[in-house]
Amino acid sequence: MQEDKAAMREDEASMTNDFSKLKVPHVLTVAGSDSGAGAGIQADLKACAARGVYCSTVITAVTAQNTVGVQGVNIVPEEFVAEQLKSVLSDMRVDVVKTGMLPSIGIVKVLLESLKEFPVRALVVDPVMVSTSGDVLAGPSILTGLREELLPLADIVTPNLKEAAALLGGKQLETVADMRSAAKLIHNMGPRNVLVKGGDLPASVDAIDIFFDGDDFYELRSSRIETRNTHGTGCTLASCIAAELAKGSPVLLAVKVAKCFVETALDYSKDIVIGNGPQGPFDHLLRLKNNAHNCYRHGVFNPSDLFLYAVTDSGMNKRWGRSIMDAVKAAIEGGATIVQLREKDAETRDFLEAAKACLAICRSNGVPLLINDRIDVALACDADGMHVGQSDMPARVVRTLLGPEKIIGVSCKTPEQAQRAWIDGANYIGCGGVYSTNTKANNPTVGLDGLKTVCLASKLPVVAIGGIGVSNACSVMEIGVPNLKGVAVVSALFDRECVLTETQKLHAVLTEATSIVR
Ligand SMILES: Cc1ncc(COP(=O)(O)OP(=O)(O)O)c(N)n1
Ligand SMILES: Cc1nc(C(=O)O)sc1CCOP(=O)(O)O
Ligand SMILES: [Mg+2]
Repeated sequence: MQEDKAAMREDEASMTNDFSKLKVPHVLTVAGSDSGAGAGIQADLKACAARGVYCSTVITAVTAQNTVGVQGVNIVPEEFVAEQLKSVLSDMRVDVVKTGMLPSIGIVKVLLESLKEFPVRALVVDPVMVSTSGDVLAGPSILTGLREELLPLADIVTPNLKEAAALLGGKQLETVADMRSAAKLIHNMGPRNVLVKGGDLPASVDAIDIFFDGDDFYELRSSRIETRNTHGTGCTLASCIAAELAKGSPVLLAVKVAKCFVETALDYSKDIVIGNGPQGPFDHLLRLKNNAHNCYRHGVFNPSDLFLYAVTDSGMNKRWGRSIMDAVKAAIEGGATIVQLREKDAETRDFLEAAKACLAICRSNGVPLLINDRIDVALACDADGMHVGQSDMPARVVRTLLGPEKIIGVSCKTPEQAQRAWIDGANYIGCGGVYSTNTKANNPTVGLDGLKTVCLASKLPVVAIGGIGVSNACSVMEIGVPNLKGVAVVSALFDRECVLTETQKLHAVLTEATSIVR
């Protein structure tokens, strides 16, 4: 035991003294600034942040740019590029340098000098020449410097079709076979690996890139995402590759991870609208989409949403031959004011797909959607919140993971549990079983008295649950405690032939009951 403690102390001591153990992977991007923040330095910063890597920046040019095109370029004097390089490289232990827009041969030279003075573990060269809008960002004058001096130092170079053609003297690339030959010819210029990006290849269903390591060719495919929001994909891909290399990944794996990241981000943000031009930016942090389409306002939980709380059950919907989406649509049309997906038997992937589809339905109707039990699904689809019970993940942990704006509900049968839910940062509690139910096995009932006791002790709004339907909802609401805001029901809506009719009936009963109570 004593020996164990000594070993632990020794470990702790060495951890505090050995700074390499605390080192953060670090990419330095040497590129141009894009005022629209879709590409360039701004894309690089976001990509590295998304991949969990520190990113420092040396700015080679400031561009006035938006989703329409490039309105102006102001090249940073090469002496000042040199000064930025020295500031970062002399101090900050950079792992990987990634280059983007290098607008003059002078700047290429300055970079070469700096890399000689401060060698780094890897160099990723994105040979940016023309923007997605077709504007020239680096003219032919830098081609010789790139070809003869920078590429031989590169661990990987990532030209698109036009850039590969420019590097090779202008020969157009039109087929995958052309891409392979181009990769080989560019490899002859000295970089250790070449990735020719075929995003612009005509008549191809997938986005095909060719990776060549000097020995083998790899055809890397990802789905082509139909979206206008592709501005900055090249910068992002190169930065992600740099980020993965900085973490210690082998080159081919880094490329695969980066491609997958870009594909996911494009898919995630395919419908967002930023700017009026033909080429929009995308969302590196995968957070904008749902907010952009969100009729339900984040961060404003309204207790009256608990009025008619529809809780789904995959078994019941299956039995009645309907999808979860159809069930949710009908419940909302009938007057449900909040929806919880409680899919105990669903496969994770099916659950996530259904959750995304239901979220779109709920969002377009301004109805919050919560997920029962599964924080992974709630996070992955960016649901409006979660409902957890006493044996699920504690509400305080859920709060930490979901953040301050999401809705969290906790099942409580006692005043102590209600008090705890409040301390843990929940927004509401579900109290039950008020009556016995076939939906949840071995569920002790609390009755109307138990419900009233919990409501009186709770600082949070309450929704009653368990065996509630059209015949007894009125009695539940009639207990007359102001923080009892509604009823949560499963079988009364979903173990019935017509969800729409049953929801309408329950809505009418609740409206009647609450008008009497008021
Ligand atoms: C609104 C509402 N109240 C209570 C529950 C029950 O949650 P829990 O106790 O975690 O049991 P399961 O639903 O997970 O079986 C609920 N789902 N919703
Ligand atoms: C999911 C659930 N939780 C309960 C609790 O007491 O916390 S009772 C219950 C089942 C509710 O289904 P039905 O409306 O079909 O009775
Ligand atoms: Mg649960």
